[in-house]
Amino acid sequence: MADQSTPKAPAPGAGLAASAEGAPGVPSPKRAPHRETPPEGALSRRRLLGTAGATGLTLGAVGGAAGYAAAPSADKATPLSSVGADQVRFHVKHQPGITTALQARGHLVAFDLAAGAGRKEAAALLRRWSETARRLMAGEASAQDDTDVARDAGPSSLTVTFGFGYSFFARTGLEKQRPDALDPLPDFSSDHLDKARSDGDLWVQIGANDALVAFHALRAIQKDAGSAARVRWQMNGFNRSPGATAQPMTARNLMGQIDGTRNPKPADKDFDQRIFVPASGSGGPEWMGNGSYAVVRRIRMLLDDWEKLALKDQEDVIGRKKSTGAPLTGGSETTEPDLEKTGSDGRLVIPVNAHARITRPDQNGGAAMLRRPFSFHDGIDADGVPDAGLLFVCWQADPLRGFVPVQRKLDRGDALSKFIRHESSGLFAVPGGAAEGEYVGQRLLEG
Ligand SMILES: C=CC1=C(C)c2cc3[nH]c(cc4nc(cc5[nH]c(cc1n2)c(C)c5CCC(=O)O)C(CCC(=O)O)=C4C)c(C)c3C=C
Ligand SMILES: [Fe+2]
Repeated sequence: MADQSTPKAPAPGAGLAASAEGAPGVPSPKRAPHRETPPEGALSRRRLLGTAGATGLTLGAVGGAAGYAAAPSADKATPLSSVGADQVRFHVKHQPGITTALQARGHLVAFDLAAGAGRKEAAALLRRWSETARRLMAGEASAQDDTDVARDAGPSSLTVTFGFGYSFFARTGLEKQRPDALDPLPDFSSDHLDKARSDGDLWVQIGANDALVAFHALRAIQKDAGSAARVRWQMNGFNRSPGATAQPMTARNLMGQIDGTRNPKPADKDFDQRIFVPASGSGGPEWMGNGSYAVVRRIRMLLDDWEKLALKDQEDVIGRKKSTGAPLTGGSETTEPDLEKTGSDGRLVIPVNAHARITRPDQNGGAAMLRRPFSFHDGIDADGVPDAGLLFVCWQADPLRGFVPVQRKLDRGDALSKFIRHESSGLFAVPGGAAEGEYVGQRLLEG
């Protein structure tokens, strides 16, 4: 899974006891199953030190100084904490930012190609963007006109992930390469979608454990777009900072719930099949091999209403304890819920419309997705209501076998729906990771 926890940050120079465990998002021994598989592409602090030794770079130089003038000298360098030093690889089988542990900061940004820009300009843009992503994820400066915003910081688990929207293919004359899985999502009765903040030709997801590193990447990506594309919409999100809790935990959302417990995990035998398009033979276009589909929804939380609910009622809405995330039928966060259990009043302990009951794969023909959200807070409305909620991002091999059936079910009777509002929506085809020397989407744009 995209690990939903954030690791405790070791103090600078605190040794490498955390080592591999210190890789972003590898959680505590309490979550042993999550621990077995480090997030794809994560380079641990130990590996960074190994690399540093082999190349003569200091950890600081690996972390943040390459390309910058004021690199600390090798013997005087103060090691970065693991938060700054942690690096995610760009050239991996699946693009970074899918199974990467949740990061503390996120930016989602959609672009439309400019009038007159077509396939050639799009290819050049993806080449520029990939090079920028590679450099910044390695803690280097942008190739041109770096803004210095990330100076002093390490890569901070930066990831940059690129996707294509439905409209991209007609704009570039590539309709024949458009996957059926990108067909527009159906309307849902509870949707309140703002078209201006939905869809887009291109989509970029940026995540990092440092706000300046994330902003730096956002700005570089925007500047790279140049005259080829302009921003259609942009959203900012956050999660808990690494080290904020005594031990790594599954994230909480702005309703206060532990959210992410039942995500599929990479160790599950069907994980790849559920989340990623096979390398070949999927029946879809070959260029999507090793890719995935991202559904993005800005979901506002009606927090004033939610916070008026008694704790017991809040727990009935989800079907889990707010404090621990355990099912209402008992045990701990990871205990399997007893869906048949009734109380002394004869009623189901986990209500029939509880969110955690009706979203289960076994209630939805096996539909599963990897949820990897950011919270958002865009200020307080004129009427004093917080504009806050969840930038819901979920990943699947096929949205018609992931998001769609589950959202249909939620639309028909989810206890949570009274307290949320879907305000914008996007569906993006996210190709596999770029091999060394290649850029993301090259097989589509040059195939
Ligand atoms: C269509 C998909 C989903 C939307 C939209 C959605 C919104 C949403 N969810 C929460 C809070 C929780 N969700 C939880 C579980 C859960 N939710 C979905 C899908 C959607 N959620 C799934 C597939 C699951 C897991 C089901 C399973 O495999 O058993 C939980 C429980 C803890 C957990 O497993 O993560 C919470 C809490 C909010 C607040 C929200 C919109 C704002
Ligand atoms: Fe949910």
